[in-house]
Amino acid sequence: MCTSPPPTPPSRGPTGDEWRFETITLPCEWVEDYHPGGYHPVVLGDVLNHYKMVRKLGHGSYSTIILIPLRNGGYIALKILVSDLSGSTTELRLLRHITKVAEGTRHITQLLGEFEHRGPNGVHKCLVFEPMGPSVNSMVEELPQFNPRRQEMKVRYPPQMAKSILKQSLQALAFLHENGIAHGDFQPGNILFALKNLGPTPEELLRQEDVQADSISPPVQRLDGKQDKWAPRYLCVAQPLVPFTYYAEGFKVKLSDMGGAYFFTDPPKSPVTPLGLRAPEFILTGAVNNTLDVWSFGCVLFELITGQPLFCIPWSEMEDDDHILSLTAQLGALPDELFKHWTTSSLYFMSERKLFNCQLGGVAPGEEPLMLEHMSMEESFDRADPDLDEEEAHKVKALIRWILQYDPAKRPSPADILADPWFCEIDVEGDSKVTIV
Ligand SMILES: Nc1ncnc2c1ncn2[C@@H]1O[C@H](COP(=O)(O)OP(=O)(O)OP(=O)(O)O)[C@@H](O)[C@H]1O
Repeated sequence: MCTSPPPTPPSRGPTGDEWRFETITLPCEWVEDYHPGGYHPVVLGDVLNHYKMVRKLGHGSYSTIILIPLRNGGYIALKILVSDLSGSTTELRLLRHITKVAEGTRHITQLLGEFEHRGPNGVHKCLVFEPMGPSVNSMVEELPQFNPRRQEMKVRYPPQMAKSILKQSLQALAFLHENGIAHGDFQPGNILFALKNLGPTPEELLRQEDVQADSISPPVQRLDGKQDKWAPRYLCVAQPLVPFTYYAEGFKVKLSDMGGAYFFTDPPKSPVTPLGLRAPEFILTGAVNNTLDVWSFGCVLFELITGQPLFCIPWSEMEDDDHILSLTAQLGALPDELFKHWTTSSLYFMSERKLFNCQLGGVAPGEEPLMLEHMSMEESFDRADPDLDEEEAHKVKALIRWILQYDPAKRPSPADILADPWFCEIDVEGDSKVTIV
Protein backbone atom coordinates (compact mmCIF):
# COMPACT_ATOMS: atom_id res chain seq x y z
CA MET A 1 0.00 0.00 0.00
CA CYS A 2 1.27 3.49 -0.88
CA THR A 3 1.95 5.46 2.33
CA SER A 4 1.94 8.97 0.83
CA PRO A 5 -0.88 11.18 2.15
CA PRO A 6 -3.97 11.31 -0.04
CA PRO A 7 -4.53 14.37 -2.28
CA THR A 8 -6.96 17.05 -1.09
CA PRO A 9 -10.43 16.18 -2.43
CA PRO A 10 -12.22 18.72 -4.66
CA SER A 11 -14.31 21.35 -2.87
CA ARG A 12 -17.59 20.09 -4.38
CA GLY A 13 -19.56 16.85 -4.37
CA PRO A 14 -17.51 14.07 -6.02
CA THR A 15 -18.25 12.47 -9.37
CA GLY A 16 -18.58 8.67 -9.41
CA ASP A 17 -14.89 7.97 -10.00
CA GLU A 18 -13.83 10.38 -7.24
CA TRP A 19 -15.61 8.54 -4.41
CA ARG A 20 -13.23 8.03 -1.52
CA PHE A 21 -15.05 5.83 0.96
CA GLU A 22 -16.58 2.44 1.56
CA THR A 23 -20.37 2.89 1.48
CA ILE A 24 -22.14 3.49 4.79
CA THR A 25 -25.73 2.32 4.64
CA LEU A 26 -27.01 3.89 7.88
CA PRO A 27 -29.41 6.85 7.50
CA CYS A 28 -26.73 9.50 8.01
CA GLU A 29 -25.44 12.35 5.86
CA TRP A 30 -23.53 11.11 2.80
CA VAL A 31 -19.96 10.34 3.77
CA GLU A 32 -18.66 11.73 0.45
CA ASP A 33 -19.96 15.16 1.49
CA TYR A 34 -17.02 15.48 3.89
CA HIS A 35 -14.65 17.49 1.72
CA PRO A 36 -13.32 21.05 1.70
CA GLY A 37 -16.40 23.28 1.63
CA GLY A 38 -18.58 20.50 3.09
CA TYR A 39 -19.62 19.28 6.55
CA HIS A 40 -17.42 19.67 9.59
CA PRO A 41 -16.26 16.23 10.83
CA VAL A 42 -17.75 15.79 14.29
CA VAL A 43 -16.49 13.23 16.78
CA LEU A 44 -18.67 12.82 19.88
CA GLY A 45 -16.89 13.84 23.06
CA ASP A 46 -14.67 16.31 21.16
CA VAL A 47 -14.76 19.96 22.11
CA LEU A 48 -15.54 22.71 19.60
CA ASN A 49 -15.08 26.27 20.83
CA HIS A 50 -15.42 25.09 24.49
CA TYR A 51 -18.54 23.09 23.61
CA LYS A 52 -18.45 19.34 24.17
CA MET A 53 -20.45 17.53 21.48
CA VAL A 54 -22.43 14.64 22.98
CA ARG A 55 -25.18 13.66 20.58
CA LYS A 56 -26.25 14.25 17.01
CA LEU A 57 -29.77 15.68 16.88
CA GLY A 58 -30.18 15.94 13.14
CA HIS A 59 -28.63 16.73 9.82
CA GLY A 60 -29.77 18.48 6.68
CA SER A 61 -28.29 19.20 3.28
CA TYR A 62 -26.34 22.11 4.73
CA SER A 63 -25.58 21.28 8.33
CA THR A 64 -25.28 18.87 11.22
CA ILE A 65 -27.00 19.65 14.53
CA ILE A 66 -25.30 18.57 17.74
CA LEU A 67 -26.40 18.58 21.40
CA ILE A 68 -24.06 20.34 23.81
CA PRO A 69 -24.27 20.36 27.63
CA LEU A 70 -23.45 23.70 29.23
CA ARG A 71 -21.09 23.89 32.19
CA ASN A 72 -23.64 25.66 34.37
CA GLY A 73 -26.44 23.20 33.50
CA GLY A 74 -28.78 23.20 30.54
CA TYR A 75 -28.17 22.31 26.92
CA ILE A 76 -27.93 23.95 23.54
CA ALA A 77 -28.22 22.69 19.97
CA LEU A 78 -25.33 23.66 17.73
CA LYS A 79 -26.02 23.92 13.99
CA ILE A 80 -22.68 23.60 12.17
CA LEU A 81 -23.13 24.79 8.60
CA VAL A 82 -21.17 23.39 5.67
CA SER A 83 -18.25 25.71 5.13
CA ASP A 84 -19.28 26.56 1.55
CA LEU A 85 -22.32 28.36 2.94
CA SER A 86 -20.58 30.05 5.80
CA GLY A 87 -19.75 33.25 3.98
CA SER A 88 -23.06 33.69 2.23
CA THR A 89 -25.84 32.50 4.49
CA THR A 90 -28.90 34.72 4.71
CA GLU A 91 -30.19 32.37 7.44
CA LEU A 92 -28.09 34.21 9.99
CA ARG A 93 -29.09 37.68 8.76
CA LEU A 94 -32.76 36.76 9.01
CA LEU A 95 -32.37 35.09 12.39
CA ARG A 96 -30.63 38.17 13.77
CA HIS A 97 -33.50 40.27 12.47
CA ILE A 98 -36.13 37.97 14.03
CA THR A 99 -34.33 37.77 17.36
CA LYS A 100 -34.72 41.52 17.74
CA VAL A 101 -38.50 41.10 17.71
CA ALA A 102 -39.51 39.60 21.06
CA GLU A 103 -42.52 37.79 19.57
CA GLY A 104 -40.23 35.86 17.23
CA THR A 105 -38.84 33.46 19.82
CA ARG A 106 -42.32 32.12 20.56
CA HIS A 107 -42.75 30.88 17.02
CA ILE A 108 -39.29 30.34 15.57
CA THR A 109 -36.50 28.22 17.14
CA GLN A 110 -34.53 30.69 19.12
CA LEU A 111 -31.04 31.71 18.02
CA LEU A 112 -28.91 32.08 21.15
CA GLY A 113 -25.55 32.88 19.65
CA GLU A 114 -23.15 32.36 16.78
CA PHE A 115 -19.46 31.89 16.12
CA GLU A 116 -17.11 30.58 13.46
CA HIS A 117 -14.99 27.47 13.64
CA ARG A 118 -12.10 26.56 11.38
CA GLY A 119 -11.77 22.83 10.68
CA PRO A 120 -10.18 20.65 7.98
CA ASN A 121 -13.00 21.52 5.56
CA GLY A 122 -12.82 25.29 6.03
CA VAL A 123 -14.51 27.91 8.16
CA HIS A 124 -17.96 26.90 9.43
CA LYS A 125 -20.64 29.21 10.77
CA CYS A 126 -21.95 27.69 13.97
CA LEU A 127 -25.40 28.76 15.13
CA VAL A 128 -26.42 28.18 18.73
CA PHE A 129 -30.11 27.30 19.15
CA GLU A 130 -32.40 26.18 21.93
CA PRO A 131 -32.58 22.38 21.69
CA MET A 132 -35.84 21.10 20.26
CA GLY A 133 -37.47 17.69 19.85
CA PRO A 134 -38.33 15.75 16.69
CA SER A 135 -40.05 17.30 13.71
CA VAL A 136 -43.79 17.02 13.09
CA ASN A 137 -42.83 14.63 10.29
CA SER A 138 -41.20 12.12 12.59
CA MET A 139 -42.92 12.63 15.98
CA VAL A 140 -46.16 11.09 14.74
CA GLU A 141 -44.41 7.71 14.55
CA GLU A 142 -43.45 8.01 18.21
CA LEU A 143 -46.95 8.58 19.59
CA PRO A 144 -47.81 5.82 22.09
CA GLN A 145 -50.98 4.84 20.23
CA PHE A 146 -48.85 3.73 17.26
CA ASN A 147 -46.38 1.71 19.32
CA PRO A 148 -46.39 -1.20 18.81
CA ARG A 149 -47.51 -0.58 15.25
CA ARG A 150 -50.24 -2.68 13.70
CA GLN A 151 -50.60 -2.91 9.96
CA GLU A 152 -54.10 -1.49 9.73
CA MET A 153 -53.20 1.65 11.72
CA LYS A 154 -53.51 5.04 10.07
CA VAL A 155 -50.45 6.81 11.40
CA ARG A 156 -51.54 10.42 11.69
CA TYR A 157 -52.01 13.00 14.42
CA PRO A 158 -55.31 13.04 16.29
CA PRO A 159 -57.33 15.96 14.87
CA GLN A 160 -56.92 18.23 17.91
CA MET A 161 -53.17 17.74 17.81
CA ALA A 162 -53.00 18.33 14.05
CA LYS A 163 -55.09 21.45 14.48
CA SER A 164 -52.83 22.83 17.18
CA ILE A 165 -49.70 22.14 15.09
CA LEU A 166 -51.34 23.88 12.14
CA LYS A 167 -52.40 26.86 14.19
CA GLN A 168 -49.03 27.32 15.85
CA SER A 169 -47.14 27.00 12.58
CA LEU A 170 -49.57 29.42 10.96
CA GLN A 171 -48.92 31.90 13.78
CA ALA A 172 -45.23 31.51 12.95
CA LEU A 173 -45.91 32.24 9.28
CA ALA A 174 -48.12 35.21 10.20
CA PHE A 175 -45.33 36.56 12.38
CA LEU A 176 -42.73 36.16 9.61
CA HIS A 177 -44.96 37.67 6.93
CA GLU A 178 -45.84 40.64 9.14
CA ASN A 179 -42.10 41.21 9.39
CA GLY A 180 -41.60 41.02 5.63
CA ILE A 181 -40.05 37.54 5.65
CA ALA A 182 -41.01 34.39 3.75
CA HIS A 183 -39.99 31.04 5.25
CA GLY A 184 -39.49 29.49 1.83
CA ASP A 185 -39.33 25.88 3.06
CA PHE A 186 -42.55 25.44 5.02
CA GLN A 187 -43.02 21.71 5.58
CA PRO A 188 -43.67 19.29 8.49
CA GLY A 189 -39.94 18.43 8.59
CA ASN A 190 -39.19 22.02 9.61
CA ILE A 191 -41.75 22.25 12.42
CA LEU A 192 -40.14 21.01 15.64
CA PHE A 193 -41.75 19.97 18.93
CA ALA A 194 -40.58 21.79 22.06
CA LEU A 195 -39.00 19.76 24.87
CA LYS A 196 -39.83 19.35 28.53
CA ASN A 197 -37.25 21.15 30.63
CA LEU A 198 -33.96 19.46 29.69
CA GLY A 199 -31.98 21.56 32.17
CA PRO A 200 -31.65 19.17 35.13
CA THR A 201 -31.18 16.04 32.97
CA PRO A 202 -27.73 14.49 33.59
CA GLU A 203 -25.48 14.29 30.57
CA GLU A 204 -25.17 10.48 30.86
CA LEU A 205 -28.87 10.17 30.00
CA LEU A 206 -28.36 12.11 26.80
CA ARG A 207 -24.96 11.03 25.48
CA GLN A 208 -25.36 9.20 22.20
CA GLU A 209 -22.84 6.44 22.93
CA ASP A 210 -24.60 5.66 26.23
CA VAL A 211 -28.16 5.89 24.98
CA GLN A 212 -27.86 4.03 21.70
CA ALA A 213 -24.44 2.70 20.85
CA ASP A 214 -25.66 1.09 17.60
CA SER A 215 -26.55 4.51 16.21
CA ILE A 216 -22.87 4.96 15.45
CA SER A 217 -21.51 3.66 12.15
CA PRO A 218 -18.59 1.31 11.65
CA PRO A 219 -15.32 3.20 11.02
CA VAL A 220 -15.29 5.40 7.94
CA GLN A 221 -12.80 3.73 5.57
CA ARG A 222 -11.16 5.08 2.46
CA LEU A 223 -11.18 2.87 -0.60
CA ASP A 224 -7.41 3.34 -0.95
CA GLY A 225 -6.81 2.39 2.70
CA LYS A 226 -5.22 5.78 3.54
CA GLN A 227 -6.04 8.02 6.49
CA ASP A 228 -8.57 10.71 5.60
CA LYS A 229 -8.23 14.22 7.04
CA TRP A 230 -11.61 15.57 5.91
CA ALA A 231 -14.13 12.98 7.18
CA PRO A 232 -14.89 11.96 10.79
CA ARG A 233 -13.82 8.56 12.13
CA TYR A 234 -17.46 7.42 12.09
CA LEU A 235 -20.90 8.82 11.29
CA CYS A 236 -23.80 9.13 13.73
CA VAL A 237 -27.45 8.45 13.06
CA ALA A 238 -29.45 11.44 14.33
CA GLN A 239 -30.99 10.80 17.74
CA PRO A 240 -33.76 13.38 18.29
CA LEU A 241 -34.73 13.84 21.93
CA VAL A 242 -37.97 11.83 21.71
CA PRO A 243 -38.23 10.82 25.40
CA PHE A 244 -37.87 14.46 26.46
CA THR A 245 -40.47 15.81 24.05
CA TYR A 246 -43.67 17.29 25.42
CA TYR A 247 -46.63 16.26 23.30
CA ALA A 248 -49.51 16.24 25.81
CA GLU A 249 -52.18 18.95 25.88
CA GLY A 250 -50.67 22.42 25.60
CA PHE A 251 -47.63 21.16 23.63
CA LYS A 252 -45.61 23.68 21.64
CA VAL A 253 -44.12 23.54 18.18
CA LYS A 254 -41.86 26.06 16.52
CA LEU A 255 -40.92 26.70 12.93
CA SER A 256 -37.22 26.08 12.31
CA ASP A 257 -34.66 26.08 9.49
CA MET A 258 -34.55 29.60 8.14
CA GLY A 259 -32.01 28.36 5.57
CA GLY A 260 -34.51 28.89 2.72
CA ALA A 261 -36.03 32.10 4.11
CA TYR A 262 -35.86 35.47 2.38
CA PHE A 263 -37.04 39.04 2.72
CA PHE A 264 -40.02 39.68 0.44
CA THR A 265 -38.05 42.61 -0.94
CA ASP A 266 -35.18 40.33 -1.97
CA PRO A 267 -36.60 37.01 -3.24
CA PRO A 268 -34.18 34.33 -4.40
CA LYS A 269 -34.12 33.06 -7.99
CA SER A 270 -34.85 29.52 -6.88
CA PRO A 271 -36.59 28.95 -3.55
CA VAL A 272 -35.96 25.57 -1.91
CA THR A 273 -39.62 24.63 -1.32
CA PRO A 274 -40.08 20.82 -1.50
CA LEU A 275 -41.53 19.60 -4.77
CA GLY A 276 -45.05 18.62 -3.68
CA LEU A 277 -45.52 21.89 -1.77
CA ARG A 278 -44.64 24.25 -4.66
CA ALA A 279 -47.27 26.62 -6.01
CA PRO A 280 -48.23 26.19 -9.70
CA GLU A 281 -47.11 29.67 -10.81
CA PHE A 282 -43.68 28.98 -9.33
CA ILE A 283 -43.44 25.62 -11.13
CA LEU A 284 -44.51 27.07 -14.49
CA THR A 285 -43.06 30.57 -14.49
CA GLY A 286 -40.52 30.61 -11.66
CA ALA A 287 -42.47 33.57 -10.21
CA VAL A 288 -41.74 34.16 -6.54
CA ASN A 289 -44.54 36.04 -4.77
CA ASN A 290 -45.55 36.58 -1.16
CA THR A 291 -47.99 33.67 -1.14
CA LEU A 292 -45.71 30.68 -1.78
CA ASP A 293 -45.66 29.82 1.96
CA VAL A 294 -49.44 30.04 1.99
CA TRP A 295 -49.71 27.50 -0.83
CA SER A 296 -47.36 25.17 1.07
CA PHE A 297 -49.48 25.67 4.18
CA GLY A 298 -52.63 24.63 2.28
CA CYS A 299 -50.93 21.40 1.20
CA VAL A 300 -49.67 20.75 4.76
CA LEU A 301 -53.20 21.34 6.11
CA PHE A 302 -54.46 18.53 3.88
CA GLU A 303 -51.52 16.32 4.87
CA LEU A 304 -51.80 16.70 8.63
CA ILE A 305 -55.54 16.14 8.74
CA THR A 306 -55.63 13.17 6.35
CA GLY A 307 -52.20 11.69 7.13
CA GLN A 308 -51.41 11.71 3.39
CA PRO A 309 -49.61 14.24 1.23
CA LEU A 310 -51.87 16.08 -1.22
CA PHE A 311 -49.29 15.90 -4.00
CA CYS A 312 -46.85 13.02 -3.73
CA ILE A 313 -44.44 13.61 -6.59
CA PRO A 314 -41.53 11.17 -6.92
CA TRP A 315 -38.30 12.56 -8.33
CA SER A 316 -38.17 12.19 -12.12
CA GLU A 317 -37.05 14.16 -15.13
CA MET A 318 -40.72 14.99 -15.73
CA GLU A 319 -41.52 15.84 -12.12
CA ASP A 320 -42.99 19.25 -12.96
CA ASP A 321 -45.35 17.72 -15.54
CA ASP A 322 -46.25 15.05 -12.99
CA HIS A 323 -47.01 17.74 -10.43
CA ILE A 324 -49.10 19.89 -12.77
CA LEU A 325 -51.09 16.87 -13.97
CA SER A 326 -51.79 15.88 -10.39
CA LEU A 327 -52.60 19.45 -9.46
CA THR A 328 -55.13 19.96 -12.25
CA ALA A 329 -56.72 16.56 -11.54
CA GLN A 330 -57.25 17.46 -7.88
CA LEU A 331 -57.89 21.20 -8.04
CA GLY A 332 -59.27 21.77 -11.54
CA ALA A 333 -58.06 23.22 -14.84
CA LEU A 334 -55.35 25.88 -14.77
CA PRO A 335 -56.37 29.38 -15.84
CA ASP A 336 -55.36 30.14 -19.47
CA GLU A 337 -52.83 32.71 -18.32
CA LEU A 338 -50.92 30.03 -16.40
CA PHE A 339 -51.56 27.17 -18.83
CA LYS A 340 -49.82 29.05 -21.65
CA HIS A 341 -46.54 28.82 -19.70
CA TRP A 342 -46.71 25.02 -19.65
CA THR A 343 -44.36 24.35 -22.51
CA THR A 344 -44.90 20.56 -22.58
CA SER A 345 -48.69 20.65 -22.21
CA SER A 346 -49.23 19.26 -25.75
CA LEU A 347 -47.88 15.91 -24.49
CA TYR A 348 -51.04 15.61 -22.40
CA PHE A 349 -53.65 18.01 -23.75
CA MET A 350 -55.20 18.46 -27.22
CA SER A 351 -55.38 21.94 -28.68
CA GLU A 352 -58.80 22.66 -27.15
CA ARG A 353 -57.29 21.76 -23.75
CA LYS A 354 -58.89 18.33 -23.55
CA LEU A 355 -56.80 15.80 -21.63
CA PHE A 356 -55.89 12.81 -23.83
CA ASN A 357 -52.85 11.29 -22.09
CA CYS A 358 -51.37 11.04 -18.59
CA GLN A 359 -48.20 9.15 -19.55
CA LEU A 360 -45.32 11.36 -18.42
CA GLY A 361 -43.19 12.49 -21.33
CA GLY A 362 -46.00 11.84 -23.85
CA VAL A 363 -47.20 8.83 -25.78
CA ALA A 364 -44.31 6.63 -26.96
CA PRO A 365 -44.36 5.65 -30.67
CA GLY A 366 -46.67 2.66 -31.20
CA GLU A 367 -48.20 3.02 -27.72
CA GLU A 368 -51.73 4.01 -26.72
CA PRO A 369 -52.24 7.16 -24.62
CA LEU A 370 -52.67 6.46 -20.92
CA MET A 371 -55.76 7.72 -19.13
CA LEU A 372 -55.99 7.50 -15.34
CA GLU A 373 -58.91 7.81 -12.97
CA HIS A 374 -58.80 11.25 -11.40
CA MET A 375 -59.92 12.27 -7.96
CA SER A 376 -60.63 15.79 -6.81
CA MET A 377 -58.97 17.10 -3.66
CA GLU A 378 -62.29 16.65 -1.85
CA GLU A 379 -62.58 13.01 -2.98
CA SER A 380 -58.99 12.27 -1.91
CA PHE A 381 -59.74 13.92 1.44
CA ASP A 382 -62.86 11.81 2.01
CA ARG A 383 -61.16 8.64 0.84
CA ALA A 384 -58.45 9.14 3.49
CA ASP A 385 -61.33 9.02 5.99
CA PRO A 386 -60.01 11.65 8.42
CA ASP A 387 -61.19 11.50 12.03
CA LEU A 388 -63.62 14.42 11.63
CA ASP A 389 -67.39 14.54 11.54
CA GLU A 390 -69.01 15.49 8.25
CA GLU A 391 -69.55 19.12 9.20
CA GLU A 392 -65.95 19.68 10.24
CA ALA A 393 -64.63 17.76 7.22
CA HIS A 394 -66.68 20.09 5.03
CA LYS A 395 -65.17 23.15 6.75
CA VAL A 396 -61.61 21.88 6.29
CA LYS A 397 -62.10 21.09 2.60
CA ALA A 398 -63.54 24.59 2.07
CA LEU A 399 -60.56 26.05 3.92
CA ILE A 400 -58.11 24.15 1.68
CA ARG A 401 -59.96 25.36 -1.44
CA TRP A 402 -59.83 28.94 -0.18
CA ILE A 403 -56.07 28.68 0.33
CA LEU A 404 -55.11 26.74 -2.81
CA GLN A 405 -56.34 29.27 -5.35
CA TYR A 406 -54.53 29.48 -8.66
CA ASP A 407 -54.55 33.27 -8.56
CA PRO A 408 -51.96 34.29 -5.93
CA ALA A 409 -53.76 37.62 -5.46
CA LYS A 410 -56.84 35.76 -4.23
CA ARG A 411 -55.00 33.57 -1.69
CA PRO A 412 -55.57 34.59 1.92
CA SER A 413 -52.65 35.78 4.05
CA PRO A 414 -51.60 33.72 7.10
CA ALA A 415 -53.37 36.29 9.29
CA ASP A 416 -56.59 35.89 7.22
CA ILE A 417 -56.43 32.12 7.66
CA LEU A 418 -55.85 32.47 11.41
CA ALA A 419 -59.01 34.53 11.62
CA ASP A 420 -61.07 31.67 10.13
CA PRO A 421 -63.49 30.26 12.74
CA TRP A 422 -61.93 26.79 12.41
CA PHE A 423 -58.63 28.17 13.72
CA CYS A 424 -60.22 30.58 16.20
CA GLU A 425 -62.01 27.77 18.02
CA ILE A 426 -58.77 26.05 19.04
CA ASP A 427 -56.85 27.53 21.92
CA VAL A 428 -53.07 27.40 21.88
CA GLU A 429 -51.27 28.88 24.85
CA GLY A 430 -50.53 32.58 24.52
CA ASP A 431 -53.09 33.22 21.78
CA SER A 432 -53.91 36.61 23.21
CA LYS A 433 -50.39 37.82 22.50
CA VAL A 434 -50.70 37.24 18.75
CA THR A 435 -51.47 40.35 16.77
CA ILE A 436 -53.56 39.67 13.72
CA VAL A 437 -53.72 42.59 11.36
N1 LIG B 1 -32.67 23.41 17.51
C1 LIG B 1 -32.74 22.13 17.19
N2 LIG B 1 -32.86 21.19 18.14
C2 LIG B 1 -32.96 19.87 17.82
N3 LIG B 1 -32.91 19.40 16.58
C3 LIG B 1 -32.80 20.27 15.57
C4 LIG B 1 -32.71 21.68 15.82
N4 LIG B 1 -32.60 22.32 14.64
C5 LIG B 1 -32.62 21.36 13.70
N5 LIG B 1 -32.74 20.13 14.25
C6 LIG B 1 -32.82 18.83 13.54
O1 LIG B 1 -31.88 18.81 12.49
C7 LIG B 1 -32.53 18.60 11.23
C8 LIG B 1 -31.83 19.44 10.18
O2 LIG B 1 -31.92 20.81 10.54
P1 LIG B 1 -32.15 21.94 9.45
O3 LIG B 1 -33.37 21.58 8.66
O4 LIG B 1 -32.14 23.24 10.16
O5 LIG B 1 -30.84 21.76 8.59
P2 LIG B 1 -30.49 22.18 7.07
O6 LIG B 1 -29.10 21.73 6.80
O7 LIG B 1 -30.79 23.63 6.90
O8 LIG B 1 -31.50 21.25 6.32
P3 LIG B 1 -32.28 21.27 4.94
O9 LIG B 1 -31.71 20.16 4.15
O10 LIG B 1 -33.69 20.99 5.42
O11 LIG B 1 -32.14 22.66 4.37
C9 LIG B 1 -33.99 18.99 11.47
O12 LIG B 1 -34.85 18.28 10.64
C10 LIG B 1 -34.19 18.63 12.92
O13 LIG B 1 -34.54 17.28 13.03
